[in-house]
Amino acid sequence: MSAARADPYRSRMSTPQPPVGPVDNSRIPRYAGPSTFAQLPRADEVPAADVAVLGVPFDSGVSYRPGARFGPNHIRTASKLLRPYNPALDVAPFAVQQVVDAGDLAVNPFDISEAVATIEAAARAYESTKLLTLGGDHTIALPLLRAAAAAHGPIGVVHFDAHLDTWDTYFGEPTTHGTPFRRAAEEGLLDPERCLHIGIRGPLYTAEDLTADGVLGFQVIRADDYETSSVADVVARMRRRLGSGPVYVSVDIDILDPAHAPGTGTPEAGGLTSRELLNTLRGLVGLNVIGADLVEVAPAYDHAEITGVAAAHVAYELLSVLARNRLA
Ligand SMILES: N=C(N)NCCCC(=O)O
Ligand SMILES: [Zn+2]
Ligand SMILES: [Zn+2]
Repeated sequence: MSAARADPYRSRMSTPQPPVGPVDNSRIPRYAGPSTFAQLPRADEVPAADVAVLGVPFDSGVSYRPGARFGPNHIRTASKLLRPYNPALDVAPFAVQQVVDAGDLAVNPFDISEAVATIEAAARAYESTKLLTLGGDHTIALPLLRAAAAAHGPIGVVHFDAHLDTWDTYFGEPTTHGTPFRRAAEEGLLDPERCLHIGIRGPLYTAEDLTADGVLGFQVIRADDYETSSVADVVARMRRRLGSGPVYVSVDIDILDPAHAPGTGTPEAGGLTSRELLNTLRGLVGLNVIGADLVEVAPAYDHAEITGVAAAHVAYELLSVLARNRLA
């Protein structure tokens, strides 16, 4: 358990108890269990949490297909087949830390500024509990980065995405799913020496999109770099860029090729396989990961839960990284 701190989710127990894990699927069918992420307990069912999985069903910041507001519950449903032990990282992510499903935030779909303020306030309330936030569109990264920087100072960020998301405005609107990392950089939330995009590909608006992005402090590992470099090389570069300071991880599911994640709002051909992404995420072990989000799952465009299953596994790897870091 984390050291007790003055937040509403901190431990009220004097004697640490073992974490409450997922439902035992050798006794209760997984399709009959609760619809929480990985069949974990709800936040109100345990006295304290080390990690909270929080849904943010907001998609009013999208530039193309809507529907990511239904992402959190789609990921929860697709997470029912996850099992307790992760052999790739040799860790049982729900046994070494208390993970809970904190439900969904109620955010205003008609007012982006109000929604963003609601998300930031909610995220700030989690002090010693780490957040894995399920979107929702990528707009939600901005308030989450604001809360993270308020707690840690300027943070490193590794941003897994087909898109830069450092564009300036859409229809004059500065807070959208294509702009969170520009706003975050402008506000000084990010350490410009420790920012990295992974998975970038596809058409841009102009060549200057990339130069402006570099000026903000981002380096780029392109999707095509997985063709010429091994995952191990990508991981080594990622670890060099992120160093030892606090790291926020933002995963847009459209980093995956549409074959691996059709259920998303702005799909781009030529993306990563889910295996490449999961193996890259495992390379975060040992970095000072302070929080993460997983965004842009839009179930209306999904088929056979392909995107939902990929997203559930991404979330599982992120939780496994946090668990491994706790053991170190
Ligand atoms: N963050 C995501 N998924 N997409 C941003 C695309 C913005 C655009 O339409 O140019
Ligand atoms: Zn994207
Ligand atoms: Zn994005």
